[in-house]
Amino acid sequence: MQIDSTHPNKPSLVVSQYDAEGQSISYPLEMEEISVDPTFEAHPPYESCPPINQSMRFIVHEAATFIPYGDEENFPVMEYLDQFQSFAWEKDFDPDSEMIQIETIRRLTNKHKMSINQIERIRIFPKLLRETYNEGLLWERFQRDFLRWPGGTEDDIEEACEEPAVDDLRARLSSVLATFCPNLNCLRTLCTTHPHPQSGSFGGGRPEVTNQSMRLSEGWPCGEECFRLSDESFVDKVHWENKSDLETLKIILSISPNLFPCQLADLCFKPCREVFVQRSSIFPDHMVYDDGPAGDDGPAGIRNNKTKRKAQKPRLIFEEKNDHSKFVPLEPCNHKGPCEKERCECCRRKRHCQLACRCGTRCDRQYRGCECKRCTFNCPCIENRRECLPGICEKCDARGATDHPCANTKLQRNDAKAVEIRRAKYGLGAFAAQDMEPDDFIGDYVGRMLAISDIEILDPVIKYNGRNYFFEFSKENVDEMLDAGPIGNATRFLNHTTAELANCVAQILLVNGEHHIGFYTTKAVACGEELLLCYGDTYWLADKGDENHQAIEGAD
Ligand SMILES: C[S@@+](CC[C@H](N)C(=O)[O-])C[C@H]1O[C@@H](n2cnc3c(N)ncnc32)[C@H](O)[C@@H]1O
Repeated sequence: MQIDSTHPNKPSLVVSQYDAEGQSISYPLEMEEISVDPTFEAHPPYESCPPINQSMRFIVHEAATFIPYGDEENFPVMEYLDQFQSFAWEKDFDPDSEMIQIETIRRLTNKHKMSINQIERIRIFPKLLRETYNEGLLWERFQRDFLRWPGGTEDDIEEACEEPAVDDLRARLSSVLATFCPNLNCLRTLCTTHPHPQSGSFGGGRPEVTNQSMRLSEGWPCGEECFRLSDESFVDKVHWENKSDLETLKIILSISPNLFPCQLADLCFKPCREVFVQRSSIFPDHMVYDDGPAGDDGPAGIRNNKTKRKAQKPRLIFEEKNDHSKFVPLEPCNHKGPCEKERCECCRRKRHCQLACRCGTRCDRQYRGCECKRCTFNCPCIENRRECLPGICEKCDARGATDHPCANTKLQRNDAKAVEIRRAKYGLGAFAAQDMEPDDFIGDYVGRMLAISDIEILDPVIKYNGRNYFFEFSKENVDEMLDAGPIGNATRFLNHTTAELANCVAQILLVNGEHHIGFYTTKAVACGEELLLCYGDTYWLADKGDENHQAIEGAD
């Protein structure tokens, strides 16, 4: 672009073309002036926000990952950067050295046929190759695009990670467990949100259900060949010729030793009664009796356990008033046998065990779900602010097997109404894109989970742009907050109004062992109406000079 000295107010564009010798020819480009419609309004400002379907944990304070509003003069960039010790890109990471190490692994595996474990043992690298399922050189390499290495092909790197053979079920399952998060809500690879001690291992342990108690358990036969319909005389008639069938069953049992024969039959493609006989020889009943002290009630069964427990102490779990609105993340317990005070966080914090806890079916603290046919306000799950659990709350159809699944499972099924984001009175806003009934689900408020100390660091950013996406879980838990500023979904656009005018509310619910913030309508909302939430009394205090960190209040 050049300024034409004869018309200084009229910029003109001059194009220069160069030939191979560096000679150029320049010529002006005709420019047409387009006048902007004076009614045209600029788009409301907004933060770029990659969509996510699940909240993520973030640590902000260690190093500055980027400079916000770096090219805007009014942003107090030095005040912001002073709070960090370093820049993330200054950290001790040398891509060249990583590349050399990965290339070495590739050659050792491909040319010298060494396994990853053998390479690990010779300790030639500064870092372990597989420290845990989400740490180590190989894991780190997959976090970024790999620079091409002359003489090496990128595809070979995949081989260095030892893709298990197609028919090697055990190895394939191990590698899947090392890659996929075992959390029921999470389908992401190499998840860092739910680091889990059991990741990457089978760890099914010993069975806790005897074959006899399976036989005596409640339930309908799964078909004509169900184990429930066969007797002892059938035992001698079962011979599996193909050894790999038995191996498959053993592998499945090593992951999940308490699966019922009807479920195993589906997984093994074998008749249920044959699977039962094989299971009985792999796990004879004495294995269960020998495991831990023999109580009066003998070994527990998955289903008959429910009835026994009822007779002993009905609704034990619901008698304790657990307040799940206080967000305290609880690691799944990792011990054999029922939870006991001395050894278990579930007891110490008066929480139900999570699905991922390994205390087994005998544990009293395991949540047993509800037995309602239709979940209403006196449903124990709703009372305890939980969504019903597929596979546990079966009568209400939490599993969603019919056309009318339980209404208390909307969040986990993402049964959300359509929302449109557009210009509103205060920046952007969320509008109903279809008619809505009271108690319809709008979405799961997701973002990054921040420690409160990190939130202070973001003060200059929020003061500067005037948009605050913090959500507090409860008044009691002031250590953590959710921030939908840099990552989130459409729920971050719900604007504030008074409690009387609001047509939506936020509910904190426990879903498959995790706390979620669901947004629901409180009244009928017509298509095109703005969805509005009451952020709570404290949210706007900052405007009145209060320097505390304000956030949308978690509903009780
Ligand atoms: C969670 S965001 C809501 C979405 C936001 N309007 C946007 O454009 O991204 C909260 C921010 O929206 C604005 N806001 C929401 N409701 C408001 C209201 N009733 N009055 C003034 N500003 C409001 C404020 O800037 C507030 O920090």
